[in-house]
Amino acid sequence: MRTHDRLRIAIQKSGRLSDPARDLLARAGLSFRESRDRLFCYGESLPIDLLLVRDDDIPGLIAEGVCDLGVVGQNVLAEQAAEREAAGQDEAYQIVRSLGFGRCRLSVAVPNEWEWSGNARLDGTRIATSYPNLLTRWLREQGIAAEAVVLSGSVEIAPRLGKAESICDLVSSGATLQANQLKEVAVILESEAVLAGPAKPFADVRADLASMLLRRLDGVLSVKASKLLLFQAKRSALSEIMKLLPDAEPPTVMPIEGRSEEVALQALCRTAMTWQRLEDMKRAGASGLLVLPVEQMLA
Ligand SMILES: Nc1ncnc2c1ncn2[C@@H]1O[C@H](COP(=O)(O)OP(=O)(O)OP(=O)(O)O)[C@@H](O)[C@H]1O
Ligand SMILES: O=P(O)(O)OC[C@H]1O[C@H](OP(=O)(O)OP(=O)(O)O)[C@H](O)[C@@H]1O
Ligand SMILES: [Mg+2]
Repeated sequence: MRTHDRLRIAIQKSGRLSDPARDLLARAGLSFRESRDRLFCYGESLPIDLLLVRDDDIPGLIAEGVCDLGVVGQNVLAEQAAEREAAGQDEAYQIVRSLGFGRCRLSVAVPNEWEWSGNARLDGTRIATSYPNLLTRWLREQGIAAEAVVLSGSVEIAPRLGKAESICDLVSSGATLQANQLKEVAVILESEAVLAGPAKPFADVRADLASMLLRRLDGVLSVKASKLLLFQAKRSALSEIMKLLPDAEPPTVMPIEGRSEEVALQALCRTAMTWQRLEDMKRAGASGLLVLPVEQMLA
């Protein structure tokens, strides 16, 4: 029986979400000692341990209380939530934070040669998918009488094998659909990796550990796109320049020795700095523009 004086986070052992999940936790200051079987990693810097598992197992491990938090795709979490709902079970987990990586969508795709007149075209057909609960719910909401054929992988090949007429699977760039002569006709779910936790809050020391982790994660997530902008400008040009920085915190303005008309500025910008924006700023009178990455932030 595990004690509840340490927090346990499940992440994918190997796959698309493994490296970004590990990277995120490392940036939040967590370090681990790997066990020999590489399935459990003991937290060294904080009492927070890692469990390395298949992504499909993460929602169930949270529901059973085997782990406290997990990094998993919304697609997997929503599918298993829909399965619980269909079985009349109560909600077991919730999304604690969206993490901004593993972005994809769950979509219905049909053979390129189909003329697409709308969802009614799917009536009476078979749709291959690894997401039968999300698909069935969507079909019901849309009033479509189609059958979900469950395949655990290589779903895109099902129409060519004659197992189904169309598919419902994850799409990102669309390259896999294109390679299989399929076209996307409906998006069922937009997905990204999330930190998931139990529906009920922790009632022991794990509550404090979880809120500390979340504070750090918020810091890491908010600095990801943030940049520190340094530049100089004439005082008279400042209002025009600041119009180009609607996402910036109010800037720090500093005098420049021997140049009373000009000031040096420092501004924290929350979104990406593009060349276009820098060129617009230069035209508006900014000079000596420097864009610096932000490592850490504690509000
Ligand atoms: N093409 C994609 N682009 C971006 N994210 C994706 C893409 N395909 C899947 N994902 C996201 O990454 C998650 C993990 O994908 P992966 O292919 O590694 O899973 P898996 O094969 O089910 O792995 P496991 O062995 O852990 O069961 C998916 O559940 C989804 O949230
Ligand atoms: O739109 P795309 O950019 O082509 O991405 C979509 C593909 O990515 C995922 O598979 P993955 O490559 O992870 O292989 P898998 O099916 O073995 O998990 C998903 O199942 C799709 O097949
Ligand atoms: Mg999986």
